[in-house]
Amino acid sequence: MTTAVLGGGISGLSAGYYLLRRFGKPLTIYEASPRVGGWIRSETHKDRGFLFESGPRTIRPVGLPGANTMEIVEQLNLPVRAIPRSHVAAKNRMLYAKGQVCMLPNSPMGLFGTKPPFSQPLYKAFIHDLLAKSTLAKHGDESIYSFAERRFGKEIADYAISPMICGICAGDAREISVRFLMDGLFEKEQKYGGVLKGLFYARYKEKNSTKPGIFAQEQTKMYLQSKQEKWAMYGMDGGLEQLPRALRKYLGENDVNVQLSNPCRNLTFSDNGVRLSLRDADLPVDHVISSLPAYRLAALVKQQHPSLSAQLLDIPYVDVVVVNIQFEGNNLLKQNGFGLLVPPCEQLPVLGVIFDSCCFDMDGNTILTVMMGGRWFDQWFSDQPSPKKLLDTALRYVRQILEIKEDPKFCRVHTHHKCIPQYTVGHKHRVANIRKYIKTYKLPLSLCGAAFDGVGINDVILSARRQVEALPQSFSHPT
Ligand SMILES: Cc1cc2nc3c(=O)[nH]c(=O)nc-3n(C[C@H](O)[C@H](O)[C@H](O)COP(=O)(O)OP(=O)(O)OC[C@H]3O[C@@H](n4cnc5c(N)ncnc54)[C@H](O)[C@@H]3O)c2cc1C
Ligand SMILES: C=Cc1c2[nH]c(c1C)Cc1[nH]c(c(CCC(=O)O)c1C)Cc1[nH]c(c(C)c1CCC(=O)O)Cc1[nH]c(c(C)c1C=C)C2
Repeated sequence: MTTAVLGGGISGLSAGYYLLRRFGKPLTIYEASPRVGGWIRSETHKDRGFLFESGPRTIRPVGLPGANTMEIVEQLNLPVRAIPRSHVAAKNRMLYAKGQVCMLPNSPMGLFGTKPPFSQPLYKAFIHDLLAKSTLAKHGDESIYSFAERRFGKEIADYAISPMICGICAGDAREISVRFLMDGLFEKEQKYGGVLKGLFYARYKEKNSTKPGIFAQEQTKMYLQSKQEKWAMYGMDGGLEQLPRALRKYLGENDVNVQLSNPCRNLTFSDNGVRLSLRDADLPVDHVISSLPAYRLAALVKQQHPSLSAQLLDIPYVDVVVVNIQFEGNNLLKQNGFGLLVPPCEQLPVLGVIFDSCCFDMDGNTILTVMMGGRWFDQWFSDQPSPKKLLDTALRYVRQILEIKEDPKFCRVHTHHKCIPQYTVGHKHRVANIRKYIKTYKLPLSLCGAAFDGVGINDVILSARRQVEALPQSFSHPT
């Protein structure tokens, strides 16, 4: 059986890794751009001791998805930089709201005081949950904003949940499905009539059951170390791009063909498999694993399967402006931490600022990353502003919010078009329907990547693994 993987981002490379591990060769990965990694991109300035990340910078070592990623990271022997839970970057997260920088509570004691932007102690949100009636959600889904408002009150929805959604998918909590982030809490509320009640019952049940833990094979040395040393997150020496680069090298060394600058332009399915229209040739293969953004795959299947294409196009994406800034001088920030988020109700173009040099040592530089736009990109940037104008906007807010007076030494501006899919209300159902269509028409196509089963690096790697594991064993037999 011949297999092709579409896309050389982290999910496509991971699909290649798992296919190689399970079935061996032959296997080719087709990537449209001249590099691997997709949104993972690190720009190193070794001479000046700093690093700019234009995409992700940290991975969370938690749960099965976290352990699964660590298995690959360990096998590739990558130099990890751990941030323990006691580190200032793990403890301190801030909001910019009501004209001031507000520290979010980072311990249970923090629930009892009244700290801005909240007008009452946070424990009252739990009382709200205990007293609020439960409403059965229509079609088993609702927006995360409406869920949070129902259970914990408007202030929590505006100042805790909405900025958190911005800090993960640059999206609007009023549109994002509760199942994107709070699937478990939502299920518990629907079953037991409240989040706290649900958590209480679930804990009781857990104590009395023998739940299977993490798969033995994911209990790598690195996973155990992360538990022992209480890691909150980790990055990599040389930036997160080391991960896709090392994966590509590993795949190449094991005769997996990674073809760069070779986009797939069309897919034609037949009883014998699928034909890929590539740069210089049309190629028949038995099976395709696509890790492409949904709207890109939609274009490839449109001719033959317009209805599948339309369903894929129903997964919306947002644009994010990422501005990396270097200031000379170690500590220009008044407060250290991971960074700050700006709640959407503040109506500013800035979504948040990451304090990179608080997370990782940057050799005497203060490094910040400003993220702008997201779901509100068109509202602020519909006139397609120049990089200089975007930089000026980012710097204006850095000065206003963080009171940094120095001029930056070096900056980089990226406008990432359609970089993050939005899991809007009904997403789970949409994805199930897309997979059902593929099954009904017996298309030799598997889907992984950020469009479907989670947007974090851990999620997309695990989604690649699950798609490979779902293939029948007969796959390995030569035809
Ligand atoms: C600004 C930003 C910050 C983020 N921060 C974090 C973070 O801190 N932690 C975290 O866990 N996650 C983070 N993420 C999310 C995470 O980086 C992404 O979800 C993940 O990298 C997506 O990987 P992917 O392989 O699914 O998709 P992509 O990276 O989009 O890869 C898809 C690949 O397919 C290629 N392609 C497109 N069309 C074709 C075609 N026709 N033929 C062949 N190839 C094609 C593209 O060139 C691309 O390389 C962040 C994302 C962004 C944008
Ligand atoms: C403002 C825009 C964004 C910031 N980060 C991202 C965007 C779009 C992308 C992103 N950040 C995280 C994830 C998920 C990782 C996962 O393991 O699932 C993604 C896709 C991690 C994350 N970052 C923040 C939060 C609350 C989370 C969720 C997980 C966690 O609690 O660690 C906070 C945060 N993100 C950004 C800023 C400025 C910020 C500030 C505190 C930027």
